[in-house]
Amino acid sequence: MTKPIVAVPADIRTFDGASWHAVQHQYVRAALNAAGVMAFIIPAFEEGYGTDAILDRVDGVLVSGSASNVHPSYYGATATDADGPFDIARDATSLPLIRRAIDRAIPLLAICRGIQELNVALGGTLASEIQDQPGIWDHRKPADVDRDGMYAIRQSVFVKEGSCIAGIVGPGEIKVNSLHRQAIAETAPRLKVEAVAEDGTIEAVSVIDAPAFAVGVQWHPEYWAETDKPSNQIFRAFGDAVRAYAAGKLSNAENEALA
Ligand SMILES: N[C@@H](CCC(=O)NCCCC(=O)O)C(=O)O
Repeated sequence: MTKPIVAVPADIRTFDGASWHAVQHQYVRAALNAAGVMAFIIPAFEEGYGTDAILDRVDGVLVSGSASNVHPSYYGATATDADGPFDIARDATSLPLIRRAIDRAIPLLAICRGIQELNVALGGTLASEIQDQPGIWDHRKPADVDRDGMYAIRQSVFVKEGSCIAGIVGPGEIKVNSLHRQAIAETAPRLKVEAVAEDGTIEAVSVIDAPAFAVGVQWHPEYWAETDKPSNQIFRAFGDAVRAYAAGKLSNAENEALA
């Protein structure tokens, strides 16, 4: 059976002096091996482009993490050095894609930078260098370790009873990884907080009254999606939602053909 396709907005990165449209392999691998869907990497353009043209051709949207941050102008703030580095091409492509996917009931999973984009796309704000705030832990990736060490499962988050995430991984405490300097400050009106860290940092949200799967997590379920149970459950749930959307699209097309 042809695997459904999910759009993954790219970063603009520089390697060997050239600009690349890039997504880390861990997201593509998790999409295929845990969600059972095929990732299509979406190039990033500063002027944005073709949001509906992209969404007409996919069955889901997976918004990845990145070392870059959403530009503060998107949430009414003035950029400072603490808010960078930026990737305005990614912002311009990803933010409208998130909004339209929700409007069109296309399943959406937003990870790390992705949950921050989801919050900003729906009208929320972000805080930078959260570890400098009183009582907030250091959520940044561990230094001087290999990538498995950077993405090590090391932090408790508490999933709220009755939440969308609780329906996937169960309510209560789960262990996750943590690699971020920013976090949700003001939660967007359409978002429900679904999980928090012990220091109160928002770790998961869902879109209130979303017509389809629309979840954001601050941690990185993609990295251990094949071996860590909560990570795998999140990607399998996303994959199931994408398959349901694809099946519905096919059924509608068949009905239209018979009409
Ligand atoms: N830049 C934001 C989002 C953090 C994020 O997506 N981290 C992924 C780590 C990617 C890497 O460094 O390899 C923030 O810092 O909050």
